[in-house]
Amino acid sequence: MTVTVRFAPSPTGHIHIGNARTALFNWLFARKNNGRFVLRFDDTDVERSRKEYAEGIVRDLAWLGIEPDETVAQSARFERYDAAAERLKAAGLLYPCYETPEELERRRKIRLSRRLPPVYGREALKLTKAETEAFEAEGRKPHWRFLLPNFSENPFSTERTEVHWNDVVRGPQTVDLASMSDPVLIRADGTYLYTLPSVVDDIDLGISHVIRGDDHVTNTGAQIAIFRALGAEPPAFGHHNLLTTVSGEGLSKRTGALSIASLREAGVEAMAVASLAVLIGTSENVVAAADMNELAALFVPEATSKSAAKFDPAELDVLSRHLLQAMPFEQAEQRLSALGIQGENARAFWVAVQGNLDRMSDAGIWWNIVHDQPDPAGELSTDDREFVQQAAAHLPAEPWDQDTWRDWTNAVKAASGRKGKALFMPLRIALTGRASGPELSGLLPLLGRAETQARLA
Ligand SMILES: Nc1ncnc2c1ncn2[C@@H]1O[C@H](COP(=O)(O)OP(=O)(O)OP(=O)(O)O)[C@@H](O)[C@H]1O
Repeated sequence: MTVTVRFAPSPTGHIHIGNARTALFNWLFARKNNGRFVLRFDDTDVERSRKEYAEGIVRDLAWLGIEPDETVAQSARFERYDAAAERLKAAGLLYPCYETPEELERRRKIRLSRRLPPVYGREALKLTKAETEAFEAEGRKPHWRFLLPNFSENPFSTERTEVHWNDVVRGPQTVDLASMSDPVLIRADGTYLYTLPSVVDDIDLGISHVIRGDDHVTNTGAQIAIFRALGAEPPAFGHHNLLTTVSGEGLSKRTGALSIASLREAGVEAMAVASLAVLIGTSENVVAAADMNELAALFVPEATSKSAAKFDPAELDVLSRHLLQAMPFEQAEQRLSALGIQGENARAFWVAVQGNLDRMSDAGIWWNIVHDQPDPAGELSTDDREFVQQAAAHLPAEPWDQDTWRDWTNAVKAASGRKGKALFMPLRIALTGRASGPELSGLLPLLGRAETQARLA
């Protein structure tokens, strides 16, 4: 069996880090099993779905390193849902209901007051033809419920009402359909809720594993029943825990909090986002994986914890720094070039500064520092200024390499008697205009003797 997974966002906003977790769980699962990844836009809500959002999702996924094998949109597949709905109606498994929300609420309260479970009592199944006609004559439009297979001959047995599956993430799961209302599949205005289109697509697209957030666990019980009602074998399911903000708030595309686009714009490394999105809320250590192969090796679905996990964007900075520190020049080259960092010194420059970057864009700042003389005049005392000028006299002859800084400062130390911070800090400030930054042993050969001399003067 070919493993086929899908990520199914609604294009109603920018995807957030929680959605990215779902997308990555699917992507990595497919990768580990030589499978296919389908991107499915759940855009049956035509009012709220937007093309720009769909395009944004494709862009965000690509940035994270996810390239779908196939992309489909539910809005192009209404005929398939209509056909499935007709099939269920013909089998008596999708039935019309005419209750208003107020009527449903009143009945719910009555059931609760009688200590009965507050589920739908299937009153619509008992309507006579005359009653139905009267509703229609009033202009009421029906909504349609799926008849859950939760009626047991033996009221003390759950044998026929329970749905079981072995969850790829959570292990053995049971949902008792007896505790659920028959789900509405079609609203009174004729629009579909998520439940039926999702099942129809999973069947048509040959989805073998449905991996999604645990906000869908209960839904899965009903969906498995719908798969069977449509004569299909249900796929395997996996439900991972949800991510929240640091203060424990839920995430929604509509609020834009922790969106992938905002993290990208903040200059965070994509693999830092991907690593944290996958490894947080698991028993695995959170480390920065350099690429998807490395992340796939660290991805263990069963290691996911059951409770929600807090996502702290501050952790991304640490991971980003690690990634930049370890990044080979070849991998950085294109992005450096986009920052204007190119030419024969680009590689040596990268090696000199990569250990000191919070963001890739910081490389641009250091490139400018190397190329435009800073003006540190105000930051040096008169004493230090004299010291710096005298230090210039000890600059070794070129060619310069990694050892030049050590040789030069040894000579300056011997001549001036200065050591430690008093020796290094004025030189650093004179050469870079800053009190901290990359090792000067790497920067000095990039500056060259003439430029160094000019800055010291
Ligand atoms: N906070 C979260 N953490 C992890 N996964 C999530 C989170 N929120 C949604 N998901 C998952 O993302 C996938 C896409 O869901 P959906 O498009 O409904 O996103 P949403 O953010 O929940 O929706 P909304 O647009 O209503 O804010 C689903 O599989 C869902 O389980």
